[in-house]
Amino acid sequence: MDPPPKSWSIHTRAEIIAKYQIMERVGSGAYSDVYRARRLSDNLIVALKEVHDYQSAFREIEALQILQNSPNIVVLHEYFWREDEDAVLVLEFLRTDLATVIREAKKEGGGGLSTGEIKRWMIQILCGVDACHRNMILHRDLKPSNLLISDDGVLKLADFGQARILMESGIVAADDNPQLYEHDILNQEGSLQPLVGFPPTVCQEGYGIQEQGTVNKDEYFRILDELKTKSSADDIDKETNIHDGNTSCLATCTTSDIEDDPLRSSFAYEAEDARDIGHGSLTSCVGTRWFRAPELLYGSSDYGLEIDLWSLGCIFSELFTLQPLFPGTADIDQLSRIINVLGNLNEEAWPGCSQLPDYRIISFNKVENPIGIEACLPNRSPDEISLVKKLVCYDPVRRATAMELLQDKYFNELPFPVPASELRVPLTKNGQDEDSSGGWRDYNEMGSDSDFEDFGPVNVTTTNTGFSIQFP
Ligand SMILES: Nc1ncnc2c1ncn2[C@@H]1O[C@H](COP(=O)(O)OP(=O)(O)OP(=O)(O)O)[C@@H](O)[C@H]1O
Repeated sequence: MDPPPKSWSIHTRAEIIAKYQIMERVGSGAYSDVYRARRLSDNLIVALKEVHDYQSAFREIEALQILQNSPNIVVLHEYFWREDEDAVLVLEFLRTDLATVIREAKKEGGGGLSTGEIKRWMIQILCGVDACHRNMILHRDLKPSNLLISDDGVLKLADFGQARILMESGIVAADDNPQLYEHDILNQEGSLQPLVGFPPTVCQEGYGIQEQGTVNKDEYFRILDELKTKSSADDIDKETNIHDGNTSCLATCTTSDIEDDPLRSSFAYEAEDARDIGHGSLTSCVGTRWFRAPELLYGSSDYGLEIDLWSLGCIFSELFTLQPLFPGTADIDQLSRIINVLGNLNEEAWPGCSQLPDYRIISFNKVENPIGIEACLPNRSPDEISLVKKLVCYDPVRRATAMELLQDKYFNELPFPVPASELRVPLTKNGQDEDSSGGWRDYNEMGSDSDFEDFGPVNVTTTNTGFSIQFP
């Protein structure tokens, strides 16, 4: 079923302007425009998010309804959604975000972030992610600009437009049944109705650790625990092997890979989602590249909550260094950067990786001297490095869960996390997030049609099976 046509303007929606005074537009994303507004009944300042994409709106509303009582998740006050119009979500207004905090800290005289501050930001992020994962919700687009912050220092996960819910009774792909959804919300504008009524279904999507069938939350975490125990039993800490960097690598791709996948952008997942439905798999084209887990970059459609944990590791590293950990300019560059740090991706590093859809399509020259996470975190303590390594590791089952990390001794040691009220919160958002400003400019890949444009000169050689690309 086609999504309803877009509304012309939020300003002409009688049901909205009857309750809200719309002030200025405060942001826009790939699928939305966000306005600051005042609720007429009590003068509360809110954010009105007009979502131009049907699936995205559906996902965000559904996830936020489930997560409503979580202190580190943005509050959804109500929503408006009628046939033939864009959904409008009424959210609590949060003035700034973690990307702005990092940017301000990086400025000359910004003073960086103290360890106590970093710990408090991390704890709040972990609480938000833990709430999602306990409810079997994958966020799928965790990044600093999606972590909004209130004036009193409370951090909240936002932008659930790419979220997926792995339900206890099996995974229900909400977008499988838009008709039912329409039925549920018609004439219910302005009220938070639970989106109930989905029939129990068999599992339609993979969890990353099981191909099909019904699995409940406890079972999911039990299996994950077993896998973790197993992998730590024969654990050799390969990441302690630190040498000087060898930053050159060779990627070999088939011709079809280049034609089909020149750009796996965060803005192109919709078509794949449609294709996925009914095939029991998730799309690999989610998230923003710099925070995208290697299983996604290798085309996995059978992944789990662990993709959020990888993103978390990238965010934590950025809190420590105020620089993105893997600022890839294209998907292959993204993988290349990861491999140059973590080392070669093989069965030893990640049992099962050779089964990833694109594993044999994208190959890299052997990296003799991986840089190692330590080198990316200069002047940080062993505990801090260890924390990032627990998340930024190839094998998804080895990644620590949010709950495990919340219990990490790091947070109970000096210097203690500062209270949220003592965090330094920028009182303005620059109006530019990482998609459009300064050192983050490369983040926005929409200008490029090719995975290779951003590299400058690359050496492409045709072979019998495709071609090889030598990256400088
Ligand atoms: N609750 C809110 N309070 C204040 N500003 C908000 C709020 N929600 C979103 N914004 C701002 O609006 C902009 C777009 O929001 P959001 O990222 O949720 O939209 P999107 O279309 O899903 O974006 P993306 O392209 O990142 O997927 C962002 O700059 C964000 O900071």
